[in-house]
Amino acid sequence: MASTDAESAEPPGSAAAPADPAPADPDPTLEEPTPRAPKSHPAHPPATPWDVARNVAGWAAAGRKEATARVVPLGQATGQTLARALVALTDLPSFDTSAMDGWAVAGPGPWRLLTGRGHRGILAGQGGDVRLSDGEAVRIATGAPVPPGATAVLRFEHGVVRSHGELYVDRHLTQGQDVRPRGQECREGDELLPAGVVVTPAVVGLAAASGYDELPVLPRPRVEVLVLGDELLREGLPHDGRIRDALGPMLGPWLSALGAEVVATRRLGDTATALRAALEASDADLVLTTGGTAAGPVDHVRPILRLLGAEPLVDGVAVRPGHPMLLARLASGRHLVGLPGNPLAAVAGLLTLAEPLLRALAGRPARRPCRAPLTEDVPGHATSTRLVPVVRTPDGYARPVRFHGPAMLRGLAAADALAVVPPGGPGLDGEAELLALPWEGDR
Ligand SMILES: Nc1nc2c(c(=O)[nH]1)N[C@H]1C(S)=C(S)[C@@H](COP(=O)(O)OP(=O)(O)OC[C@H]3O[C@@H](n4cnc5c(N)ncnc54)[C@H](O)[C@@H]3O)O[C@H]1N2
Ligand code: MOO
Repeated sequence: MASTDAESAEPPGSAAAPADPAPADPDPTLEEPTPRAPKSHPAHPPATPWDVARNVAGWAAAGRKEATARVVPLGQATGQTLARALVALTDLPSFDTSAMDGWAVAGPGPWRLLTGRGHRGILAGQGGDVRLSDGEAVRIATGAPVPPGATAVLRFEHGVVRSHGELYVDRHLTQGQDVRPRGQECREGDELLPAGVVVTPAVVGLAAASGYDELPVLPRPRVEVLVLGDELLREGLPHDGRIRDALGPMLGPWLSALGAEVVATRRLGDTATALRAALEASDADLVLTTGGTAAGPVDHVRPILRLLGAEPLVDGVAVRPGHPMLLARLASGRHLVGLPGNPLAAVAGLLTLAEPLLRALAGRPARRPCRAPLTEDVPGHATSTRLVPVVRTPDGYARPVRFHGPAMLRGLAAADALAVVPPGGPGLDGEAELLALPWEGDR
């Protein structure tokens, strides 16, 4: 059965739509490929189970020479991976700090307010030589160093200065109140974050606060994207059977969000020679091809990989959409992920094979599994895992979206995650693992 876009416009579990738009068994990839294929062409191997394929991709880079860390200024570190643990270079706070605007006070009140020369108050950034004795107080600003001898900070709104500079409090003041003691957040030498953490804006802020000017990071894996297909247009409206290239523009930013550096996106014609030349010329850690993974007359990816002596690591995955996806180790030791041309199938390949491989190459830990109950029954495929675009609901459910056919991006563009529906369907608890999309939570 061929999949049609009309069938897949409905939510995956809807009565109006068949459970799965993917072809029924027998798997067409098990059939003889095309009349053009040589007669001796070996039978296609059985598809790898989805979870096994992800594991293989995660381990594919093991044994490669560790990337050498480099030190970059804080401003350039965002999005890269910490090569070493972030260790505090100082206590935080580095001095006893006033948490409020008010008075630093010593002992129980009332207090005698120091107002003379040198006692006009302590501002943030000022050290000073003020020292308080029992019964004395001095004005202090939020963030200023609490002077020696002070036992608490009294907020302005809780105190009143009477005649003769006597300061009274209208409530009980505890020892140490509104003082952030030195080392409250960390001590010099404490591990703030382990190696392998992605440098987010918050990490940059923490690193700056704890004394760093630069950070050691692992280089981003270099990725080259090869978009295959004579029918693809770079601009304007589709015409005369030709369509817009949806994957070239989409994969660059997506790969950046996965921690990669996209060194080039090349559009190649559907010729074996062009593909071979591009593969031979590339020095990227990962080459990502789109299209040409099936068994059509111009689907050159597998034949060229064989010709170049590449080692197939994953050759077809039991997943819908996306089952023709592949992962190979090139003779140079670098890797190639072949994404199917149908756009949602390509995304399935990106998250199944490219994402775990890129994490490993970037030195990032594996994604933390996350599960959610589905709002409706999503029938499983008999033998394949299904990846279904879903929206997260405010009450913690995952709702499958419409327009999830392999050639469609409309559902994905509205989705927060892909739900992983194992062969046979979700378990009795109706929950599914979710693969978060990079923009999850942004709408
Ligand atoms: N005999 C069989 N035919 C097909 C099978 C099969 O098992 N046996 N599998 C189908 C499935 S599933 C998929 S997915 C596709 C995979 O095909 P390819 O990877 O070879 O990709 P193409 O044939 O080049 O393209 C498929 C489809 O996607 C469109 N496309 C390609 N690139 C882009 C792009 N950059 N932007 C937008 N759309 C793109 C292309 O025009 C085709 O419509 O094979 C099935 N066939
Ligand atoms: O239907 Mo295909 O599964 O688009 O990869």
